This record gives sequence, structure tokens and C-alpha cells, in this order.
Amino acid sequence: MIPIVVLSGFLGSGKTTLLQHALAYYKEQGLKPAILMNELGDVNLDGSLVNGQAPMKEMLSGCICCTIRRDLGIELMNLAGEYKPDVIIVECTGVANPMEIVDAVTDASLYSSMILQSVITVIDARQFLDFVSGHVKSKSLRLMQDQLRCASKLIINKTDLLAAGELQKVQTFVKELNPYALTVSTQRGDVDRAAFFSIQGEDRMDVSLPKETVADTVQEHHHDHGHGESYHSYDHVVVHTHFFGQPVPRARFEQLFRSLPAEIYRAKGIVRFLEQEGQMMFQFAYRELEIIPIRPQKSVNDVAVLMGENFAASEIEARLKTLESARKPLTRS
Ligand SMILES: Nc1nc2c(ncn2[C@@H]2O[C@H](COP(=O)(O)OP(=O)(O)OP(=O)(O)O)[C@@H](O)[C@H]2O)c(=O)[nH]1
Repeated sequence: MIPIVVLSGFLGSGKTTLLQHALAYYKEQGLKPAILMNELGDVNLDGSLVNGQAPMKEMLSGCICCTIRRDLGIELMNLAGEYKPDVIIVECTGVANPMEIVDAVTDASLYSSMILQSVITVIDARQFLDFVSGHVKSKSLRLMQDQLRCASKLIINKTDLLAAGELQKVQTFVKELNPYALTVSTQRGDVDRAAFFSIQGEDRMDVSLPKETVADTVQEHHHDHGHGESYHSYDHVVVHTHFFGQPVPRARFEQLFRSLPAEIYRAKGIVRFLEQEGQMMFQFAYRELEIIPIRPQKSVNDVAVLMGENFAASEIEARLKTLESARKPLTRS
């Protein structure tokens, strides 16, 4: 039986950061992990963060729920067959409905030797608190709650971004929504690795979810897009991909992210700056921007992927284009 560990959590909550801890743990234990990543955009940037550490398959797409329903089981079996891993970690896109993933994994376990080990959900503590206290009006609160409810293990992450006293509030909300999960509060997903990633049988999640619950939730989250197939209702989520044709001025790039509309929760990508040599990876998660120099082993595109709720992609595109029209003054020696 190959145990399957599902990493769930809203866009930018810290799943890939947690995945790094999981990979380190399995390595220490002498275990061979494999990874299945599902990204919302059509470029997988998280993949480049874990490249080479474990065999990986990617499922890239726009309409993730359908891809998941159709292909997740097949991809899991391909991974199992090709690499004979000791454990498979599934990192789902931040807008995946975890119930559907649990359902797909349990389906796969019916006709192959796999078993759902755990569903680990990561929460961005700051974002969650803003959502539940109504500071941010969002359809995504419902999704966050679903992700939280179906977890067997819960990580309240990014506690460094909370003010004094706020952590307790988050913990109370979380406990109300899911009193059963093993719950910890962390910075950068730094959990007790054995407790969270162990693949011992006795630690295994009970997969016998009442079927009606799954069916109800799935049904509730489905509707017809008018092209013959049903998709879940998180279709208010917009993904915009922009490929940069040239380097951009760093200060204006940072300024653009400081002034993004609140509906854009998450962005990531690779960019070159006029003032600096080499490529940079940037990560924008709930209003925080990080920029890290990278040295990719193979050539990678300069690209920005932005995700959020119903934002005007054309406006963002225009702003990114304007950024690109800035030129470095020619210096002659
Ligand atoms: N301040 C702070 N930032 C964090 C913490 N954990 C992760 N981050 C940052 O948050 C950003 C998103 O983290 P990821 O691990 O890529 O999040 P993710 O859930 O994999 O993102 P998606 O795959 O896009 O949904 C990165 O810039 C991380 O460095 C934390 O505890 N505190």
C-alpha cells in the first residue's frame, strides 16, 4: 500500500514551503517520496523549487476540478508504477476543493494499492482572520472553510504576521470548524515533522467519509458552465499569465505589487530587473512580496502568474506592459 499525503490550503498559504519540510523528513527516514503537483496556471513555478529532490508529475490546467476528477487517479498510478515510491505527496492548487481530491484518491485506492494517509491543510493565519472577521469580503472564505474541515492535520501558518492576541482568535475559529484535526501554529511550516509526515498505519486518516457528505458537497459545488461538463463553483477565480519580453525596473515592479487590487491574492513568477544581473523568483502571497535571486539549471521563461477573485486581467496586463516599456538608459564605455 502506498500512502498518499494530500497538501491542501488556500493560494499562497505555505504548501510548497511545507512540502520542503516533508521531503527533508522522508529523506532523513530513508524513504523515497514522489510528488504530484497541480497548479492553476499553465506554468509550474513551485515545481522549480523542489526540482530534482523527488520524482514529480505535474497537472497543469485552467479548470482544475475536472482535471482532478479525471486524471488524478491515473497520474497517481503512473507515479506509483514508474517510481515505486514509499509515499506520494499531492500538492493541490490553492483553489482545489479538497473533498474532490479526497474522493479521487479514495477512488484510486479502490483499484490500486494506495491509501489516503492524511490531508494536511495549511492556513495563512493573517488572511484567514481577515476573511472570517469580514474585513475582506470573499467568496473564497467558503473554500477555505472546506479545506479546513476536511483536514486530518492543520497548520496555522504565518503566525509572524499576527498581532498579539490574534493567534488565539484564529485558533478558536479553527477549533470550531475542525475540532478533530491535529492542529499546530507555525512560521514557515516548521512543524514536528514526525507528527505531521509519519506514514505509520496507526496514524492513518480514516477514509471512510460518509458517502453522502462527499456527494452533497460535490453536488453543491458543481454547476454547468454551458459547455456540457460540470465544474465546481470556484469559477470566480481568475488566473492571468504574463510572459515578460524584457527586464523591468525593480522599484516600479515592487510598486505595482504594493498597489494591486485586493482581489488578487497570489502571484508568482520569474523576472529580470534592469538594474540587476540574472533572474529572480518572486512570490506575492496575501499582500507580501518576496524576491529571491535564482540560478535555474535549465532555461526558464520570465513570467508572472496572478491569481485572485474576479479581477480585471486586462488592466493588470496593461500595467505589466507599461512596466516593460521602461528602458535602461544606455551607458557607453
Ligand atoms: N511571513 C511569512 N511568509 C511565509 C511563511 N510561510 C511561507 N511564507 C511565504 O509565503 C509565500 C507563499 O508560500 P508557498 O509555500 O509558495 O505557498 P503555496 O501555498 O505553495 O502557494 P500556491 O501553490 O500558490 O497556492 C512565499 O513567499 C513564502 O516564502 C510564514 O510563516 N511567514
